[in-house]
Amino acid sequence: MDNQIIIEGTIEDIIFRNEENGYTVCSIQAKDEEIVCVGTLLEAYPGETLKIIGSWVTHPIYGNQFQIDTYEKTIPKTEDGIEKYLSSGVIKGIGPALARRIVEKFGLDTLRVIEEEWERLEEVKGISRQKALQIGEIFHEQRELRRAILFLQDYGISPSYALKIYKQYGEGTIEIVKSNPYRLAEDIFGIGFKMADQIAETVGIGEDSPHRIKAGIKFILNQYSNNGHTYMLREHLIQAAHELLGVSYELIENALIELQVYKQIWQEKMEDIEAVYLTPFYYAEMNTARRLIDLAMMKDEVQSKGIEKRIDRLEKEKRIKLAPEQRQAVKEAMSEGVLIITGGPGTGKTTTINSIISLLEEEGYDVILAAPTGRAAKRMSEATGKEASTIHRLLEITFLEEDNKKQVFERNEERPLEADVIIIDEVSMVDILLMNSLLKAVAPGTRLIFVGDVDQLPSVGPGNVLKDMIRSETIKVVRLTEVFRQARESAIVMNAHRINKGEYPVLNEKDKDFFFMKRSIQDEVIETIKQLVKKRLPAFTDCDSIKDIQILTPMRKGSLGVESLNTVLQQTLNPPSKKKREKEYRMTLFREGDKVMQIKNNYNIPWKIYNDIGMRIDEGVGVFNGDAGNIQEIDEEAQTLTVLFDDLKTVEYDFSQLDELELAYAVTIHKSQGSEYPIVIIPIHSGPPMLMNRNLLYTAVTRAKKLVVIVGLESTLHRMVDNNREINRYSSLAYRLRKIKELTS
Ligand SMILES: Nc1ncnc2c1ncn2[C@@H]1O[C@H](COP(=O)(O)OP(=O)(O)OP(=O)(O)O)[C@@H](O)[C@H]1O
Repeated sequence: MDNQIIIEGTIEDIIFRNEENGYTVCSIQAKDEEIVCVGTLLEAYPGETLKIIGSWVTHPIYGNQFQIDTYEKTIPKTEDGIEKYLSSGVIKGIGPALARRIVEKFGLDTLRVIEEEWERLEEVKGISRQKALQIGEIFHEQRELRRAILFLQDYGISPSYALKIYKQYGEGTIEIVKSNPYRLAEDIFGIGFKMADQIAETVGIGEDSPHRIKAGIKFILNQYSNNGHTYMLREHLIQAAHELLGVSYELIENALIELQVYKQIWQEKMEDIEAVYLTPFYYAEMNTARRLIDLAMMKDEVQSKGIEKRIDRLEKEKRIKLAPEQRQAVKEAMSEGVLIITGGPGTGKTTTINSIISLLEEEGYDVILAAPTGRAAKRMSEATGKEASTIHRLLEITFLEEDNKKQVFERNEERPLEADVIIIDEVSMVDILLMNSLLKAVAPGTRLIFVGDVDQLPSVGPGNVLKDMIRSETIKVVRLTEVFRQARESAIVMNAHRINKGEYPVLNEKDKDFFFMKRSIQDEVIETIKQLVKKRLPAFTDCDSIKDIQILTPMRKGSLGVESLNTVLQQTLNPPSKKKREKEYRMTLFREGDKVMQIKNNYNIPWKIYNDIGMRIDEGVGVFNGDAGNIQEIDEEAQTLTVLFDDLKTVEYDFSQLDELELAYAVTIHKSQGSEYPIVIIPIHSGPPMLMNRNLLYTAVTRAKKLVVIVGLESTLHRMVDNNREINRYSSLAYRLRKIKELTS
């Protein structure tokens, strides 16, 4: 950078420090002035001398500050400096008075004595042998941390990563980074293969290193699973590894053998293909298949007796007449060990679940309800009038480590769920790992009912669980196909079914809820969306532009992608104003009033609910992927941003946590799975054929409760309906279910 300057001085005071990421505000006594410095500064204490490279910035409230880019630190060299340093709390147990006595005794030699001859500290009044030892140990640890940070900085690792790495490996840091930096990619959140590979190159690790090849293979498999696959074809993997790593096929084959020996991967020949799995996915598929078959075999024959009569009675009581398919589903639900009920919108899934619950509870059965996301669980609860939780909460998720990275479920084989029947809704969103965890917690004899719409997009996580279970033909399935009269009045429901069957939707019928606005140029699409959200829809439907309307777009990039639409819509619906504070984080500008979405599960973040007069009436923890809210307040001084979720829960984010939030005026259709919105606007203009398929359109349309407006090209809309090619997912649950079934029958 051009305007970089160097300043040197002694730390006078630490004004603010975020212990997590090292963000610090401190005052520095330079030659003839005191300077406020801000930025990442690790393990810095008053009395230390700093050489800082950075630039001057002007803060709207705090005025001129020096922004730290990089820095070097030296331990204080004057007696005064040493005393200030020791008084600062750098070593637990040494306060100002003791610091003075120590420096009086050892003078300029103080720090050397603490490090090398700690037992001499006993000579100072008030220090016992034990305390001397403790001081020596803390000082030693700090020196190690300092050494590690300096070492890592030499390899281009930023101080905040350096701190994470040191927290993970402690005194082993330097050794590990020198011998196998690829471990960082596995152990440290935020460091991937590419970064580890760069570090490896700087520390002189060769291209042919087995550590490198193994890490590269796992990186490829991981990326593949991020796209939803549970395994990769061996020939594809070898080719991809060859291209990524630039090493011979032979070395890759050797690395595969080694990874297999250490159970990091699993290789298997299935029919005519050779598959390679990361072991967790292999075990998850295998166990899921085994447990499903076991559970499916446990039928409850007693319950099927007299069932027709009981259903007749229920129909009378509830004044409904179940359709034949619904009746079938209710009957099977009384006896099958595992049952799948699948159907599109308006086919009576909820009505069927309610009938099942009534009959089971009549018999005194314990029934548990759960769904994969918080929103789906909330809806399930509203529709049934019974408590429904997320699957994660049902399984009592907890965390092993401070940073919440390692999660475990308290409910498992040893402590299974206590229920006679478990009903899971929106099962199309359950991936293979979650299904495996769920099944581990289901005791033999407990029955399972899965409800969902198999034509929705598959889960975000790996696997194609619902479709595979159905395809395998090993588990009882009831398909609900009849659309009920009430639902038939909705063009959204009817068009969803049309799309699903490959027929074009009927557009712009009078007094209906499904509209199409033809716009040939992308800029016109954007302009129309702006008008719709700002004026036309609020005038036409009396809705709230920010809360009730959701733009769902097929992609992230491009002018009709999430990122660009969010910038445009932020400007339209929540433009800059003197009254609204802002915070820029990475590439996103957050502004008070903005609509935002949580983009990963955070089980530990606290929320609070306040009543109208500001009294706290409830509190708890956890905000989940897909939860949407509005920014209430941005506080630069406290470094926090407060979001109100669902008009209810207030959550305070530290600025360092802002990577968990995204603007949410527009979200991708993938991200909208399992959510419902009153009004949905879908820009459909152009996009890669791989992505623009029937499945995606169907999912987008079924998210709307009251109104769908599609803006763009009818020809593209038709192409999506015609494109029935789904993105192929490599998963083998169906194969395993069939195999295990063959063996057991
Ligand atoms: N047997 C029935 N006879 C008459 N109406 C029914 C019957 N079953 C369901 N319905 C009605 O059909 C509509 C859709 O039913 P329901 O909400 O149960 O379906 P769903 O599959 O859960 O729908 P969605 O997925 O859209 O929420 C409702 O208005 C419901 O009252």
